[in-house]
Amino acid sequence: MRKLIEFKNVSKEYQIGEVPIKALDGVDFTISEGEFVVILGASGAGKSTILNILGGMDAASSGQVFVGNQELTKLSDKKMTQYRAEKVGFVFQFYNLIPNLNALENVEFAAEVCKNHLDAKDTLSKVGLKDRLRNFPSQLSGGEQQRVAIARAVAKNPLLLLCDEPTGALDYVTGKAVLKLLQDLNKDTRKCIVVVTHNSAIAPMADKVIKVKSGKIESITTNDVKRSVEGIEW
Ligand SMILES: Nc1ncnc2c1ncn2[C@@H]1O[C@H](COP(=O)(O)OP(=O)(O)OP(=O)(O)O)[C@@H](O)[C@H]1O
Repeated sequence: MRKLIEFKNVSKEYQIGEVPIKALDGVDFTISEGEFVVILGASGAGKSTILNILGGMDAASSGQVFVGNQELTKLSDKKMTQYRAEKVGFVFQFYNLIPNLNALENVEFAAEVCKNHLDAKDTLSKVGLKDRLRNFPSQLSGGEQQRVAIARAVAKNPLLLLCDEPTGALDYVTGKAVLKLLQDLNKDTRKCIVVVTHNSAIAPMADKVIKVKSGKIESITTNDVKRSVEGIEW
């Protein structure tokens, strides 16, 4: 498989008053096209910082980040905006839907700025919401809202899908269903999906597991045989 993402000796420092905080310290990893990757680590380990740099929402203090044929660490502000808008789909813990737009409008609104976007209705059907297109977020359960958020990210037809604790606000069964949806999307579309979580039990569902500890890579492992989410309990 071809390499899609590379972090080369990436560090990130935040300066809060006098004391610098080293969120990432010399991080190296690669991710291939089509891979389902889980980034694991305790609270404060640096997981979200990795995801934010990968998504172009934050910049590395040093090191190099490559995605596809672009070096993110060299992009102008304008190109970075374009990268964020077109190449990356984001899914967050709290769905962040626009409350006064219905499910279909939420997906259309995000997708329309992207050149090669997918049909919003079709994408909502794929996530199991074809009968809820006209519902507003307040009329949907947490799991359904997260499905809309996933459809919104997928309909952009991005190069990669980044998910930060996507099941963090959901109960066990609903969270599992959302993970199954992400696993199925990865299988069907062969899009690269990166999931950040502190739940180490879901590691067997990934192609690659990147463990982060105190801003450094603790280990990188690959699963030759991935487990289906239905077969994992925690
Ligand atoms: N914008 C910021 N300003 C200052 N410090 C920050 C900022 N963002 C992150 N940090 C610090 O960097 C370190 C890594 O944070 P990060 O959010 O990446 O961890 P995490 O592994 O995602 O944690 P969690 O699971 O709790 O979300 C932490 O010490 C955090 O306080």
